[in-house]
Amino acid sequence: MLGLAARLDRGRLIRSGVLMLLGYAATPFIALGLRDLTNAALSGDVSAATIAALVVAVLLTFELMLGHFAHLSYFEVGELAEVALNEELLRHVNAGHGLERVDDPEFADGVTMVQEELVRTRVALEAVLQLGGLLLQVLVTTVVLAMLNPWLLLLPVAALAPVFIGKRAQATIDAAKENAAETTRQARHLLELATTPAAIKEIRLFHGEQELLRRHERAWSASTRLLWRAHRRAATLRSAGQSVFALAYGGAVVLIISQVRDGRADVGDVVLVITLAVQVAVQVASALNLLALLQGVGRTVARLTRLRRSTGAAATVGTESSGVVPERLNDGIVLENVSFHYPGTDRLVLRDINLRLPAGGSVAIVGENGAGKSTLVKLLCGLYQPVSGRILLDHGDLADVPDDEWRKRVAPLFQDFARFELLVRESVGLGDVARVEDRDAVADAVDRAEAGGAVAAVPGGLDGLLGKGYGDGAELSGGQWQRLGLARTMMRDRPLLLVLDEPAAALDAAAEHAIFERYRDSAGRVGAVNGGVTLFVSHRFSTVRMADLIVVLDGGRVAESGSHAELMARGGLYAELFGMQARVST
Ligand SMILES: Nc1ncnc2c1ncn2[C@@H]1O[C@H](COP(=O)(O)OP(=O)(O)OP(=O)(O)O)[C@@H](O)[C@H]1O
Repeated sequence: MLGLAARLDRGRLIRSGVLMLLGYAATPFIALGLRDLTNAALSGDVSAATIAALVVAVLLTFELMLGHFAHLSYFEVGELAEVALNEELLRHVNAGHGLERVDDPEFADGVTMVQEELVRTRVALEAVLQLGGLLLQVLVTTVVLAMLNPWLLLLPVAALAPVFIGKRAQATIDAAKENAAETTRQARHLLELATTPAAIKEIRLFHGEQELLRRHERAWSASTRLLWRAHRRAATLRSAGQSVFALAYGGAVVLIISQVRDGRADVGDVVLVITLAVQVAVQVASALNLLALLQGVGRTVARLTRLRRSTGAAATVGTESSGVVPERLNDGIVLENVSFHYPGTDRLVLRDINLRLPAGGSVAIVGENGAGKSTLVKLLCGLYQPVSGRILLDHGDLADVPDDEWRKRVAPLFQDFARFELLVRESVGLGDVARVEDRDAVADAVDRAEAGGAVAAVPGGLDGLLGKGYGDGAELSGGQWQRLGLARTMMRDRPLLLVLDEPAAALDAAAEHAIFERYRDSAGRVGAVNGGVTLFVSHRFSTVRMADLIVVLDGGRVAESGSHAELMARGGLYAELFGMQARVST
């Protein structure tokens, strides 16, 4: 934490560290000041007593105020550190070849936990500085006590007892709460049942009130019995812990008074021990609490380190890519014996797929839920690598091509498209980040996606804000969001693969038909220029039949493929599904 803070803003870190240490160091010196004040007062030295009183006053002011000034600086550094760590997390999530890492449950858990815990970064930096201050306090206090009498060094040790025994007491209560959780929930449930209008009807009819009350009482007294016992035990433990320190405290005072009697110490030293002994108990307890907090942060840092390592490993994958994406497709995209399973499972979702998606053509993928359609699309987009087999662009292997180069040539609209709550023009323009500020390009994409209606629904049009996530933006319907997603896809002007994965899930049949036709026209134009393939997944056969090639997936395998006429003539799965839908819709 300190290293990160120093890299981000060394000046602020030093300032806050110095202020914090001065504030904390003041505390033991207050005790020394009080000793001098007492001695001066007893000897009747008014001027020495006045000076000592002034010093105590200044030190008290330091103790009270410097922490607040330190806060001004470390708060800002803490915020910078939080931003830096969040950015780092974003880099880890987006590093690597495809989506394999994001799908890895261990990686996903690590990211979620780090994300949740990073909000404590600010508190962690404060805790590190406070711990430094406390250690300084304990050090000064220990030295002063040792100079008075080495036996007094037992005081900080005795101060550990209330903390550890207090923790044991808290664990007793927590365990009891856990044991009583079921009966407590049961009692709450019965009470809720007895007061819910819907249930009261039946309870009255069955005369169940007395039985409910009896059960509630039984459950309630069972859990309170457990909790009371635990609280009593905890109170006894806590008092025992405090007694250990109280004994040590009493012993220290007796010791120092006996030294005064022997003339080896003065009355001021008694005041000093009384004050320091109380301080040391607070210091030890606070330091242990901070250590526990920092242990939690330590776990976050360990998780972040694991993410860093796996990012390092992921960054080396695919760096050897030497192929180039062809400017245009002449033959098409060919899948050779492609099989795939998701990371973390070994269930094959795609098996031995052999397909040729012809350059400039439109291809529809159909199949029942879970057949593997979206997975095939993700593989073609380069978001995952086949576990065996190859995907060829004309004759070059997709695996040899740098990820970014291929992704630039893919224009996708996924089933679970993103709802970017940004300005409308930004949400669309993200389809081609280089042209995100190009208003004409955005307007043109909106036009080609027929998303004018969705844009008009947003106050401010292209400059209007979408969503209520952080501002008072416009709420759009599912279909309108999808139109904007389609417009985003249209921002890509030279795609080699156009993908519409169930584009019409949120649209009606007529709208889907219109979208597909428009898409096919625009794809046809693109296809004629650079041989791009249009791929779409749909459950609506009225749209599917328009495609040049229809691929029917069944349980991760290609069951059949061909044109609508060919597949109908074959009388296989496609003809069966087509007939079924036709019957349902008539
Ligand atoms: N990220 C993932 N991790 C593990 N398994 C997954 C993942 N995504 C999908 N699957 C599994 O892969 C199989 C194929 O899913 P896919 O989404 O490709 O089917 P689909 O044909 O597109 O279905 P639908 O018509 O419902 O969209 C399913 O059994 C699904 O549970």
